[in-house]
Amino acid sequence: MSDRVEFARMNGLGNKILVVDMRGRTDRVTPAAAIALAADPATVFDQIMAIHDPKLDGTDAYIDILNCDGSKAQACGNGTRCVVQALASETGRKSFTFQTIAGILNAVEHQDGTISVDMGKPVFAWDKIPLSEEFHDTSRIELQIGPIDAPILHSPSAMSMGNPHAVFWVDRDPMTYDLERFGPLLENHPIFPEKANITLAQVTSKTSMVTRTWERGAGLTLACGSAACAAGVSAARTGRTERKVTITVASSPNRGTLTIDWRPDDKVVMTGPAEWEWSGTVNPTTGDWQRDESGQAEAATP
Ligand SMILES: N[C@H](CCC[C@H](N)C(=O)O)C(=O)O
Repeated sequence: MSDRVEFARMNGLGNKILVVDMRGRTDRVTPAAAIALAADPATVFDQIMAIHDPKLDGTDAYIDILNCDGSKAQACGNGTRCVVQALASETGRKSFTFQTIAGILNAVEHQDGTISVDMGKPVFAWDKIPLSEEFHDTSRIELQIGPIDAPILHSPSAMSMGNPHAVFWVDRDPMTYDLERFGPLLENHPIFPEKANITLAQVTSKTSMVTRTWERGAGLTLACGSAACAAGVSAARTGRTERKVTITVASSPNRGTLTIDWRPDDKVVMTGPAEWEWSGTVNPTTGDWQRDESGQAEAATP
């Protein structure tokens, strides 16, 4: 087994993703490799999507998702779109079925280059999100931050999209809140035994909203797809919006958008772009990496 594999640096609305090709191998991208890659400014990332050989009939690949702190994530919407784009450009195929620790995901690349991922069904039961205390109604849980009589953020909607999310409803642009300060406190709050991704959501119409997310295990990222799904579903669930919404991800470059459709069959379909930046090779055990310089090398040859 070679000590190096191919990887691509990509992004989904600015969410920094490394897609690592682990097909044909039995080893895994190690947490140590993830931490080393995240510490290097050239390869700094939010999630690694490691593509492995399929384990189940009817699936195209098994995907392992790592956060930049080396922890595992059950879902990554933006990263899944990047995997689809990478495999579509390699194979010419347009639709794929993946397995992750959270289940099976179907995805399709459209004619215009955008990609839709069926992110599965939302989960609302308090012990499945999970929360550490019983809440009969998780669409509004007791949790607040700031002065007790004038909280800055309070009563979020909690749910799982495979991974745990809390959505706080705000009435100003989410960029005007000090999420860098509140994010770590809320991510690690004892009410979330497996921590949580923390999103601020401003509903702007029955079909639109603006979000910004503090990600579990990754911090202040430019975008988070599963959080956009959680925000869209939670808004519809609480009667704030219809079931199909356009989400402006406030922190992403040029405030990019994702469409979230909570379909009648309960599946949540996220649609948005993915972008390839550059490729290289990496040692999945140590994180030692090298960028492909073939273009430049050819240009330099007389
Ligand atoms: N960026 C990802 C989410 C990563 C999830 C991760 N932060 C966790 O749940 O631990 C997305 O686009 O859905």
